[in-house]
Amino acid sequence: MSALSLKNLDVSYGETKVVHGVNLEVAEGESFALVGESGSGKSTILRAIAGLAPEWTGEISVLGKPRSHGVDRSVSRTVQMVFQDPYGSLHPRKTIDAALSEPLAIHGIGNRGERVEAVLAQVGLDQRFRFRFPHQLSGGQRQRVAIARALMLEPKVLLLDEPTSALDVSVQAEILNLLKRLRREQNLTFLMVTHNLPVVSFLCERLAVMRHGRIVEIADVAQLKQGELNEPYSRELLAATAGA
Ligand SMILES: Nc1ncnc2c1ncn2[C@@H]1O[C@H](COP(=O)(O)OP(=O)(O)OP(=O)(O)O)[C@@H](O)[C@H]1O
Repeated sequence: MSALSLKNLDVSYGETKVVHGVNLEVAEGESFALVGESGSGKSTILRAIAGLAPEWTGEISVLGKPRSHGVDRSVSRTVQMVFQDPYGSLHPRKTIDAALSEPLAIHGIGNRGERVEAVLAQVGLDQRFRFRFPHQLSGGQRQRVAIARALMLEPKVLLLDEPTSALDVSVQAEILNLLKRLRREQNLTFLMVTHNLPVVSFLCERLAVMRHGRIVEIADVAQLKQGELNEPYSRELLAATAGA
């Protein structure tokens, strides 16, 4: 069974269709990247899966179960999203404890204190951060909190939208190592948007190259590493990144 299955997915914002006929299967435990130029619809795919872009047609299935449009609680238990900017995704006036407890409260889950402590430990944050506010943390620590928040409901799938691109280069590696470890320890499936091809090589097994809302090529990371992408546009992207 696929962790994520997209069939003939179209996504629109109002009158404008920005994702066209996307078909994608991500296996359980796989880490899969979406790459491609800015505005090609990568984040929109994650948003549609997460229920944040409700104007879609086609089929979105999570662990074999088709999702409905809008809020779908069983999907939010299994799929969580991590955003690029951890400062923007954390409420400035809520302590880390409140931010982490909230998903449990929404889903009526008890033992919140214990779960908060356990997840802080999983993401490598000292317990002393628990009652601090986001502005008292560094960018890397905030992204650890955002990842911790995504893990609170013990999801199977993480949707990662440029999870390290807002961070200093030295901190990026720490967060990438953390994601790699969490995936191994919790057998997570990743669907990740990134502009950074070395990040794809480090963290993913396969990638889809997107352009103008369509997938132009699906390849193995081995092909990427050997510079053996087939489509002219993928090769252009590879060359542009190599020169960057
Ligand atoms: N909330 C929105 N309302 C209207 N149009 C939107 C909205 N969000 C994104 N778009 C448009 O949809 C298209 C796809 O955007 P999307 O963010 O999915 O691309 P992307 O490939 O993730 O780009 P980037 O790499 O810059 O994040 C773009 O043309 C964008 O302007």
